[in-house]
Parts: sequence; structure tokens; C-alpha cells
Amino acid sequence: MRRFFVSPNLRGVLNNVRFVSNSDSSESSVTDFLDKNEEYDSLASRYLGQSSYNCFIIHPYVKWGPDKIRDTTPSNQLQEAVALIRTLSSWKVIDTSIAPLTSFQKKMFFGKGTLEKLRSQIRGNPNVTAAFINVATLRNSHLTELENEFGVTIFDRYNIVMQILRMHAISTHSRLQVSLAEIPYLRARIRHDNVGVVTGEHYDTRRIMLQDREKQIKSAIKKLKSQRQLLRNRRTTMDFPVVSVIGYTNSGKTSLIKALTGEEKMQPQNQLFATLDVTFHAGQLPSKLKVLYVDTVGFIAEIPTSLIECFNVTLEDAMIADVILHVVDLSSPDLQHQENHVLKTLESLAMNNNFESSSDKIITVGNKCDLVASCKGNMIPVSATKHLGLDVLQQEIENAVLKATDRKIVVMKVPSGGDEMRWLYKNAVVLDVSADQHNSDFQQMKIIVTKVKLDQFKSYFIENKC
Ligand SMILES: Nc1nc2c(ncn2[C@@H]2O[C@H](COP(=O)(O)OP(=O)(O)OP(=O)(O)O)[C@@H](O)[C@H]2O)c(=O)[nH]1
Ligand SMILES: [Mg+2]
Repeated sequence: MRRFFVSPNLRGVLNNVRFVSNSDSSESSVTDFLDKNEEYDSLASRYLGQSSYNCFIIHPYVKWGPDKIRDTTPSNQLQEAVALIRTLSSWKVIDTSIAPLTSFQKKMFFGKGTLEKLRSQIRGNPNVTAAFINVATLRNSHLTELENEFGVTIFDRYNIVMQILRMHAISTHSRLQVSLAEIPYLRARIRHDNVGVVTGEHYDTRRIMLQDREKQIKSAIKKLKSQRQLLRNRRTTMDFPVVSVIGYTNSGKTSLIKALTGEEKMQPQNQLFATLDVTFHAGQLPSKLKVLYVDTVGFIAEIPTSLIECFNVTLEDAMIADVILHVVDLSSPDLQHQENHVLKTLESLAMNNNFESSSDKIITVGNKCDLVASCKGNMIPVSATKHLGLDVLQQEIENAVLKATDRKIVVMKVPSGGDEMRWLYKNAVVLDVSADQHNSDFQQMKIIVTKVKLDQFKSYFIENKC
């Protein structure tokens, strides 16, 4: 299993281990090109709207058949759509509607009656300037159809999520990833606009510009990856167990790490995709063992794979952790759907990257227990903000970390002030030292030690003496 290495200056490092920094000048030069492309900017501001809209939200749902989603309800999904739009600070939700469909594969997106009803609702309200159709991606033909019918700008989830990510991406790494995710979207949109245009010249220039930009972004991400690897390698000598914290967006991952580490600088927010960087934070378990908690980007259902893929890189660090905390929001009416989505995505990520399955190292944490009367299922109830249940959780994390990293808590009798003591201070975590009651020349040391180090100790100090 891979380990993260951190600097020998333990205290400094443990204050706040953050491998991704917003102000790293060596990184920011890598992204200079992102801001120097007028043609791209005009395309992005047109399709990834930076304006404000008064939005009518439509949640289309399939009543039966293979497209029907079974572990949630249309009204829960509509609620998530509303939360997505509310995350865009300058947008307003004007009205919402749940619209039945027979299938997403039909030539016309809505049936005649539903379309008629929606058209009169939207066209009848002069305040409405946009409609958000709550599906992963709309086909170009459906986009054209709905624009013509409703007479307002049409958005799908891909677009809305992109806009949120754009708004929250500050660090070099997240800006690059978001920029990469924009390309397939824009490519589809310029193709859409090209329909019916006699000369394809303009389309070709734009297509080539997007292709060049994609190449530049990919090579910048590659460069950055090797810089980050170098940074990690430089922080040699001490290795810490790694506990990654994953979960659906807004479930409380950042809040939980803040509660477990006491790191005041962390800023949880009531927004979807508030965290877009993988960051590392030092914490201490009940036995004093130091661990690194990894904060990660949240998951969300119903987005296209090209968008998910851009964030897979950030999840790589999370996947190879010793223990994974899966945070679920107990107060969400859509708890089951969100939990299933995260587990399914993890499974496919593991499969596609040839990682070993992560299921046996997952601890499920039911967060926001202060908002519910009871907690069902096999999970540890906590409240990150009210600091409830954290002791039990930390003990569970410790047991899992010891098991996953082959560490043991051992009590040893060693000569006072001898080489053995010095060796153990250097190579193990010393939990307690007390004078041996039967022989004052010896000390009892309670330590946490890896199996490898314990075997070394035995070979240096026990077997060699025989
Ligand atoms: N009542 C209550 N609110 C909580 C609790 N934990 C987190 N929250 C709130 O939930 C919201 C989201 O918290 P975050 O910690 O930012 O969630 P996250 O999972 O990191 O979200 P993303 O980074 O956007 O995916 C914030 O408004 C928190 O204050 C809790 O235990 N109880
Ligand atoms: Mg967060």
C-alpha cells in the first residue's frame, strides 16, 4: 500500500498538511494560458453563462421501464435541483414542476400534454429567463426543441454543475480540472449551434481552438502531477496512516475533519461542491497515533461521465487511503440514493484503476444526527457541528487504522535509558512509560508499532542476544 510522506519537522507539518495550495507560484505559472484566450472566454461566457437568471426548474421523471430511478423519488430529486440552482448565487428559482415522461429516448422530449402545460407556465410568466431541465445531459435536438417551445435559455445538469465548479475552483489544480471538464460540453454546444449553418468555417476554427486548449490543459495537469509527486517525495522520513473522508456533496465531510482535527481554518459551507481540492489535515487518535485526514470533492448523481472523470484524479489519493470514512447526511430525505450512488461510483473507480476493492476499509458515518430522531443502518451516528459521537468514531477509526496498517499496541519491558528505549522512541509511537514494579532497572513501555518495526526490534535486541 502506498504511503504519503511528510517532513521530519513534525510539528510544522502537523499544523496543516496541505499539498494543494492556492498560492503556489510554481503551480500558477502552469495555468497562465487559461486566462489568455479571448476566443475561449467569449465561448465560455456564452455557454457556461456568467449572467444571472430567473429560473424555472423542471424535473422530468420516467414513470416505469428501465430509465426509472428506483431508490429515490421525483420530489427528492427536485429538491436537489433546487439546491443546485441556489448554489449559483446570482440565480433565482421562480417556479418548479415535476414532469412525467415515458422514456428519455423519444424524439420529442416531453409528451404533447406535458409540453403544452409547461409552455404555458413558462411563457405565461414574463419573469422567467431560463429553464433548468434536471437531467444529466440534453441531446442537441432536445435542446433546440425546448428552446423553441419555451422561448428561454435551456440548461441541463452538466451545465449547472460546470457553473458551480467554475465558481468554486480557485487552486491551480482544480481550475485545470474544471477547464478540462468544460471542453466536451462546449464541443457539443458548438456542434449544436452549427446545425443548419451553411458554412462550417467558424465551427472548424472553434473546434480546433478547443482541441488545442484540451491538449494544453492535459499537459499542464501532467506537469503539475509530477511537481506534486516531487513535493511529496521531498517530505520523506515519517509515514502516517491516511484516512480519507468521502461522501455525497454537502454531507459534512469538511465539517467532520474540522471537528476531528480542531483545525479552525477549515470552512464548511452550505453549498454544493464547496470543496474542490484534495487537502490533507493532521489529527490524533485516542491512543495518540497521528493520522492524516484527506478532504475530498463531493459526489453527485446524474452527471455525465466526462465530468466525473475529471475528478477521478483527485479521488485517487482518497482511494489508496488505509481507511475510508464514508460520510452520509442523515437529515437528507435522499439518504439511500446518495449512499448507493457513492458506493457504486467507488466500485467502478476501483475497477477502472485496478485498485483493490475498498469496501472492507469503509466506515460509514451518519452525520447531522442532531437533525434526526434516530439513526438506522450499520453506521456510526455523529454530529460534526454539535460534536456528538466523535469519541466512538475516533475509537472505530483507530481500530480500523491499526488493523489496516498492521500496527499493534504492545507493552514491553526494557532497560531504563538503554538502546532499546531510544530505538522505540524513534521507531514507534510511545503511549505510556512507567517504572517496572518488580525491577527498578527496567521500564514498562506501551507503544504502537508496525509489524515490520516489531520484527526489526526483535532481531536487533532479542534474537541477536541469544
Ligand atoms: N446540523 C448540522 N449541520 C451540519 C453538520 N455537519 C455539517 N453541517 C452543515 O452542512 C453543510 C455542509 O457542510 P460541509 O462540511 O461543507 O459539507 P461537505 O460534505 O464538505 O460539502 P462539499 O465540500 O460541498 O461536498 C454546512 O452548512 C455545515 O454547517 C451537522 O452535524 N449538523
Ligand atoms: Mg467540503
